[in-house]
Amino acid sequence: MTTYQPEPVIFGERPLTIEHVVALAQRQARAHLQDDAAFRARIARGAQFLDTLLDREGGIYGVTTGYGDSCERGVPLEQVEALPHHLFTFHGCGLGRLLDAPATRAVLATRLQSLCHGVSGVRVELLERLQQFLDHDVLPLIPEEGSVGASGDLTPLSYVAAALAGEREVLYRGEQRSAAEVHAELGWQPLTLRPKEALALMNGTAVMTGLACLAWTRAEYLLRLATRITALNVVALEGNPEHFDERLFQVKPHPGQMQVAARIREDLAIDAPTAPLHRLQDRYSLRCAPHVLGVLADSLGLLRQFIETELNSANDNPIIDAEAERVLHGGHFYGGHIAFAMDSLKNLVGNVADLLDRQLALLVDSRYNHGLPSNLSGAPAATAMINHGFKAVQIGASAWTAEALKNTMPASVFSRSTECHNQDKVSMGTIAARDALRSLELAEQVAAATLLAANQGVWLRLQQGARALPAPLLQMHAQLAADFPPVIEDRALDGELRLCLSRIRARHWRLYA
Ligand SMILES: N[C@@H](Cc1ccc(O)cc1)C(=O)O
Repeated sequence: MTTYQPEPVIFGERPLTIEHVVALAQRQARAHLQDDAAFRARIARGAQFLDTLLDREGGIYGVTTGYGDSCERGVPLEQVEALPHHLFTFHGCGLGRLLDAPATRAVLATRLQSLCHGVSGVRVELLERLQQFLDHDVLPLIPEEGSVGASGDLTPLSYVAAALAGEREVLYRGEQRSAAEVHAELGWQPLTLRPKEALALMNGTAVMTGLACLAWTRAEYLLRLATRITALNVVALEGNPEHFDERLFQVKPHPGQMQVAARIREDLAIDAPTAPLHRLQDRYSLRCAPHVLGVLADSLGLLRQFIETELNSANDNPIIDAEAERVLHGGHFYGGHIAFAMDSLKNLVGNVADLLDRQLALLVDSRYNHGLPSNLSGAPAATAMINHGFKAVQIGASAWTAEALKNTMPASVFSRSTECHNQDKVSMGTIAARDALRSLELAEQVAAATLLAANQGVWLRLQQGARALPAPLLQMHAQLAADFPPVIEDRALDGELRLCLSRIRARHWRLYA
């Protein structure tokens, strides 16, 4: 059953946030189109202005000309109506996996918001139909590969244009059906796209930006979870709490880094200097955790700014300015900011995976874990020799980390000249966004493994008679205990890892909120 937030997300003149897009993607909020007459009139003026131009002078890029490199080719008026159909048809060559339902909703929302600027020359009816797609959860099947991210996400977005025209396939109520059939069932007339409309739907960055909203949100939760895991590991490894001292961070005051250190202090309930139990200086994966996580914490604001500016922009070409009665030709389909944001996020997330993997490596190794059993096995002495506890989980985490790190190669540096050298510099932002989501998937797996191991480490410490846990960690330990019992005799942990992953993806634990 869907439970909606009380406030709908309003598409129109007000900016949207990443959280709005995520709420729509998860069907936690309804989509509304701003319904005041002034807004609708402004949108309509763009389409009307295009029509007058067509009557008056005839020559408008993408309306009475071919596309891209073919812009020198004139299209006679009697063929103008057929051109949009050709545009989404010849771009029907996407390959790869299909975007999943949340990603598809994020794409629809992102494109709708861009068109709400009123400078794309589309009719109000088109905006209304996009809003209805979101509201009725009619989801075009969009193959995720085939965009260079600079002529806009042309090929994947052609699947949105086609579905609005009643062509190709959609996911509706859990079934893949023909778009035409679903239109008929809902009593909708498929749109006959007007001269600029297919281009306006396709000539922008909605795929990469929609994916970026989802990626940003996952990264933000990963940051909080990695902070909590670090605190658990300080307890499990009996690390030196001084590494998180407030005074220490005041003299290197990156705000995000300070916040991570403060959260670890809060988790460890440190309010006065404490003497180290073992080493004066712990290994870097503990001692420098605020510094590693701090880079992500300090970058999130900038990444949000890039993503939200793009989300709320008219990423289209040409721009139809009905107020000034001008058609402005430019390159607003270029996704360089999202490409940079997502390439950066891959790097940041890869580093978080690596940090947690190193903490896990310390935990399982009895040479470094300050008295915990080998591989964190809870087995009694009589069966200790046949038990291997978290050994394979740690090997798995090494594999997931390696893959996340391999994925840090920036996509944006692989610009290729394409489309007869018209698109001779492109962003590859959609590849970067897809990579970022894959990196997050891997980093979340590493986090799940490290969380279960950290929790086991804490349990073992309590068995050894350690002093009571500070309140935030005690609460987390108790919450985890309900789903993840201690590993005493060896057992396959895949089911629990998957459960833990689903908890992470549902943002199950309220961390520092
Ligand atoms: N993005 C191009 C338009 C375009 C559309 C489809 C193409 O296949 C190629 C180019 C522009 O606005 O200039």
